Amino acid sequence: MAPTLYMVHPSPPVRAVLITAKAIGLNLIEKELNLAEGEHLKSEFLKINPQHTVPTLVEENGFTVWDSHAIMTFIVSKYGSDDTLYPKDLNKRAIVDQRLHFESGMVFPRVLRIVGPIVRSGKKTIDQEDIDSVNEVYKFLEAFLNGRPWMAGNNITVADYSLIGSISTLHVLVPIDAQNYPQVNAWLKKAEKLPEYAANQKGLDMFKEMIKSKLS
Ligand SMILES: N[C@@H](CCC(=O)N[C@@H](CS)C(=O)NCC(=O)O)C(=O)O
Repeated sequence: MAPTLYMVHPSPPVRAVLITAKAIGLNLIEKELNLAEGEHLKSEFLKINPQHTVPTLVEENGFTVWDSHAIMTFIVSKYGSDDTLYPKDLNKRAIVDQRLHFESGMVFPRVLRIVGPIVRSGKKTIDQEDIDSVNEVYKFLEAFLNGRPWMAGNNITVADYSLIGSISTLHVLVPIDAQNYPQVNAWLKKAEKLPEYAANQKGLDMFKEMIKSKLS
Protein backbone atom coordinates (compact mmCIF):
# COMPACT_ATOMS: atom_id res chain seq x y z
CA MET A 1 0.00 0.00 0.00
CA ALA A 2 1.12 3.57 -0.66
CA PRO A 3 2.43 5.69 2.24
CA THR A 4 -0.05 8.12 3.81
CA LEU A 5 0.65 11.86 3.81
CA TYR A 6 -1.08 13.99 6.42
CA MET A 7 -1.38 17.37 4.76
CA VAL A 8 -3.15 20.58 3.81
CA HIS A 9 -2.87 21.70 0.20
CA PRO A 10 -1.83 25.37 0.68
CA SER A 11 1.13 24.50 2.94
CA PRO A 12 4.50 25.17 1.21
CA PRO A 13 6.30 22.21 2.86
CA VAL A 14 3.40 19.90 1.94
CA ARG A 15 3.61 21.10 -1.66
CA ALA A 16 7.37 20.45 -1.68
CA VAL A 17 6.70 16.81 -0.71
CA LEU A 18 3.92 16.46 -3.31
CA ILE A 19 6.26 17.78 -6.05
CA THR A 20 8.95 15.29 -4.97
CA ALA A 21 6.50 12.37 -4.89
CA LYS A 22 5.24 13.27 -8.37
CA ALA A 23 8.81 13.55 -9.68
CA ILE A 24 9.63 9.99 -8.58
CA GLY A 25 6.20 8.57 -9.46
CA LEU A 26 5.34 7.74 -5.84
CA ASN A 27 1.65 7.42 -5.11
CA LEU A 28 0.62 8.85 -1.72
CA ILE A 29 -2.64 8.47 0.16
CA GLU A 30 -3.50 12.08 0.94
CA LYS A 31 -5.15 12.64 4.33
CA GLU A 32 -6.22 16.25 4.73
CA LEU A 33 -6.35 17.72 8.22
CA ASN A 34 -8.45 20.74 9.07
CA LEU A 35 -5.90 22.98 10.83
CA ALA A 36 -8.44 25.79 11.33
CA GLU A 37 -10.55 23.39 13.39
CA GLY A 38 -7.51 22.10 15.28
CA GLU A 39 -7.67 18.57 13.89
CA HIS A 40 -3.86 18.42 14.09
CA LEU A 41 -4.03 19.06 17.86
CA LYS A 42 -6.32 16.09 18.58
CA SER A 43 -4.82 13.17 20.49
CA GLU A 44 -5.23 10.88 17.47
CA PHE A 45 -2.78 12.99 15.42
CA LEU A 46 -0.54 13.90 18.38
CA LYS A 47 0.13 10.17 18.80
CA ILE A 48 1.43 10.16 15.23
CA ASN A 49 3.32 13.49 15.40
CA PRO A 50 3.65 15.18 18.82
CA GLN A 51 4.97 18.29 17.02
CA HIS A 52 1.54 18.44 15.21
CA THR A 53 2.92 19.63 11.88
CA VAL A 54 2.10 18.78 8.30
CA PRO A 55 3.48 17.24 6.19
CA THR A 56 3.73 13.97 8.13
CA LEU A 57 4.39 10.68 6.34
CA VAL A 58 3.25 7.29 7.66
CA GLU A 59 4.33 4.12 5.89
CA GLU A 60 2.26 0.95 5.73
CA ASN A 61 4.49 -0.68 8.39
CA GLY A 62 3.85 2.27 10.74
CA PHE A 63 7.19 4.00 10.21
CA THR A 64 6.53 7.71 10.65
CA VAL A 65 8.56 10.80 9.75
CA TRP A 66 7.71 14.48 9.61
CA ASP A 67 9.35 17.66 8.40
CA SER A 68 9.23 18.11 4.64
CA HIS A 69 13.03 18.00 4.27
CA ALA A 70 13.31 14.68 6.08
CA ILE A 71 10.35 13.28 4.12
CA MET A 72 11.75 14.39 0.75
CA THR A 73 15.20 12.90 1.29
CA PHE A 74 13.61 9.71 2.70
CA ILE A 75 11.19 9.04 -0.16
CA VAL A 76 13.79 9.85 -2.82
CA SER A 77 16.33 7.54 -1.14
CA LYS A 78 13.78 4.75 -0.68
CA TYR A 79 11.58 5.00 -3.78
CA GLY A 80 13.63 7.03 -6.32
CA SER A 81 15.09 5.21 -9.33
CA ASP A 82 18.54 6.83 -8.89
CA ASP A 83 20.35 9.33 -6.67
CA THR A 84 20.16 12.45 -8.87
CA LEU A 85 17.53 14.18 -6.70
CA TYR A 86 19.54 13.52 -3.53
CA PRO A 87 23.12 12.61 -4.52
CA LYS A 88 25.10 9.96 -2.68
CA ASP A 89 28.33 11.84 -3.48
CA LEU A 90 29.11 13.50 -0.14
CA ASN A 91 30.19 16.87 -1.52
CA LYS A 92 27.12 17.15 -3.74
CA ARG A 93 24.88 15.97 -0.91
CA ALA A 94 26.35 18.57 1.46
CA ILE A 95 25.37 21.36 -0.94
CA VAL A 96 21.83 19.98 -1.26
CA ASP A 97 21.62 19.72 2.56
CA GLN A 98 22.84 23.29 2.96
CA ARG A 99 20.04 24.53 0.65
CA LEU A 100 17.48 22.41 2.54
CA HIS A 101 18.60 23.86 5.88
CA PHE A 102 18.51 27.33 4.33
CA GLU A 103 14.89 26.74 3.37
CA SER A 104 14.10 25.49 6.84
CA GLY A 105 16.00 28.13 8.81
CA MET A 106 15.77 31.25 6.62
CA VAL A 107 12.95 30.95 4.12
CA PHE A 108 9.98 29.20 5.72
CA PRO A 109 10.17 31.29 8.94
CA ARG A 110 9.70 34.40 6.76
CA VAL A 111 6.60 32.86 5.20
CA LEU A 112 5.18 32.19 8.68
CA ARG A 113 6.12 35.65 9.95
CA ILE A 114 4.17 37.34 7.16
CA VAL A 115 1.25 34.92 6.78
CA GLY A 116 0.61 34.29 10.51
CA PRO A 117 -0.66 37.80 11.40
CA ILE A 118 -2.64 38.04 8.12
CA VAL A 119 -4.48 34.79 8.82
CA ARG A 120 -4.77 34.97 12.61
CA SER A 121 -5.17 38.67 13.43
CA GLY A 122 -6.56 40.13 10.20
CA LYS A 123 -3.44 42.18 9.34
CA LYS A 124 -3.97 43.81 5.93
CA THR A 125 -0.47 44.95 5.01
CA ILE A 126 3.07 43.58 4.87
CA ASP A 127 5.62 45.62 6.84
CA GLN A 128 8.63 47.06 4.97
CA GLU A 129 10.90 45.19 7.37
CA ASP A 130 9.34 41.89 6.26
CA ILE A 131 9.54 42.87 2.58
CA ASP A 132 13.25 43.60 3.11
CA SER A 133 13.78 40.24 4.78
CA VAL A 134 12.21 38.43 1.82
CA ASN A 135 14.39 40.38 -0.61
CA GLU A 136 17.36 39.29 1.48
CA VAL A 137 16.36 35.67 0.77
CA TYR A 138 16.11 36.38 -2.98
CA LYS A 139 19.58 37.98 -2.80
CA PHE A 140 21.06 34.88 -1.16
CA LEU A 141 19.42 32.60 -3.72
CA GLU A 142 20.76 34.76 -6.56
CA ALA A 143 24.24 34.16 -5.14
CA PHE A 144 23.60 30.41 -4.71
CA LEU A 145 22.54 30.10 -8.36
CA ASN A 146 25.60 32.04 -9.58
CA GLY A 147 25.15 31.05 -13.23
CA ARG A 148 24.00 27.49 -12.47
CA PRO A 149 20.60 26.25 -13.66
CA TRP A 150 19.43 24.70 -10.38
CA MET A 151 19.86 25.53 -6.72
CA ALA A 152 22.52 22.91 -6.02
CA GLY A 153 24.23 22.86 -9.42
CA ASN A 154 23.59 21.40 -12.85
CA ASN A 155 20.86 18.94 -11.86
CA ILE A 156 17.53 19.47 -10.24
CA THR A 157 17.46 18.14 -6.67
CA VAL A 158 15.17 18.08 -3.65
CA ALA A 159 16.70 21.48 -2.76
CA ASP A 160 14.83 22.93 -5.74
CA TYR A 161 11.58 21.18 -4.80
CA SER A 162 11.83 22.46 -1.22
CA LEU A 163 12.48 26.01 -2.38
CA ILE A 164 9.81 25.87 -5.10
CA GLY A 165 7.22 25.35 -2.35
CA SER A 166 8.27 28.36 -0.29
CA ILE A 167 9.59 30.74 -2.98
CA SER A 168 6.46 30.39 -5.14
CA THR A 169 4.59 31.32 -1.94
CA LEU A 170 6.81 34.29 -1.05
CA HIS A 171 6.49 35.48 -4.68
CA VAL A 172 2.74 35.92 -4.02
CA LEU A 173 3.52 38.09 -0.98
CA VAL A 174 6.63 39.95 -2.19
CA PRO A 175 6.98 39.55 -5.98
CA ILE A 176 10.48 38.70 -7.21
CA ASP A 177 11.97 41.80 -8.85
CA ALA A 178 13.33 40.40 -12.14
CA GLN A 179 15.76 43.34 -12.50
CA ASN A 180 17.37 42.75 -9.13
CA TYR A 181 17.06 38.96 -9.01
CA PRO A 182 17.11 37.78 -12.66
CA GLN A 183 18.42 34.28 -11.89
CA VAL A 184 15.84 33.59 -9.17
CA ASN A 185 13.13 34.85 -11.50
CA ALA A 186 14.37 32.62 -14.35
CA TRP A 187 14.72 29.64 -11.98
CA LEU A 188 11.10 29.91 -10.83
CA LYS A 189 9.85 30.32 -14.41
CA LYS A 190 11.85 27.23 -15.45
CA ALA A 191 10.48 25.30 -12.45
CA GLU A 192 6.90 26.21 -13.42
CA LYS A 193 7.41 24.32 -16.70
CA LEU A 194 8.39 21.03 -15.00
CA PRO A 195 5.74 18.28 -15.15
CA GLU A 196 6.08 17.75 -11.38
CA TYR A 197 5.30 21.47 -10.77
CA ALA A 198 1.63 20.55 -11.32
CA ALA A 199 1.70 19.17 -7.77
CA ASN A 200 2.44 22.69 -6.47
CA GLN A 201 -0.31 24.45 -8.41
CA LYS A 202 -3.51 23.46 -6.60
CA GLY A 203 -2.21 24.42 -3.15
CA LEU A 204 -0.53 27.59 -4.44
CA ASP A 205 -3.81 28.68 -6.08
CA MET A 206 -5.64 28.02 -2.79
CA PHE A 207 -2.99 30.06 -0.93
CA LYS A 208 -3.30 32.95 -3.44
CA GLU A 209 -7.09 33.00 -3.09
CA MET A 210 -6.85 32.98 0.71
CA ILE A 211 -4.32 35.85 0.77
CA LYS A 212 -6.31 37.87 -1.79
CA SER A 213 -9.46 37.57 0.32
CA LYS A 214 -7.63 38.47 3.55
CA LEU A 215 -5.70 41.46 2.16
CA SER A 216 -8.63 43.00 0.24
N1 LIG B 1 9.81 22.75 8.90
C1 LIG B 1 8.54 22.07 8.79
C2 LIG B 1 7.40 23.07 8.88
C3 LIG B 1 6.07 22.40 9.01
C4 LIG B 1 4.98 23.38 9.42
O1 LIG B 1 5.20 24.28 10.27
N2 LIG B 1 3.78 23.20 8.84
C5 LIG B 1 2.67 24.03 9.21
C6 LIG B 1 1.72 24.17 8.02
S1 LIG B 1 2.46 25.09 6.72
C7 LIG B 1 1.90 23.37 10.34
O2 LIG B 1 1.81 22.16 10.38
N3 LIG B 1 1.37 24.15 11.28
C8 LIG B 1 0.60 23.65 12.36
C9 LIG B 1 1.33 23.65 13.66
O3 LIG B 1 2.55 23.94 13.70
O4 LIG B 1 0.70 23.37 14.67
C10 LIG B 1 8.49 21.28 7.49
O5 LIG B 1 9.26 21.61 6.58
O6 LIG B 1 7.74 20.31 7.40
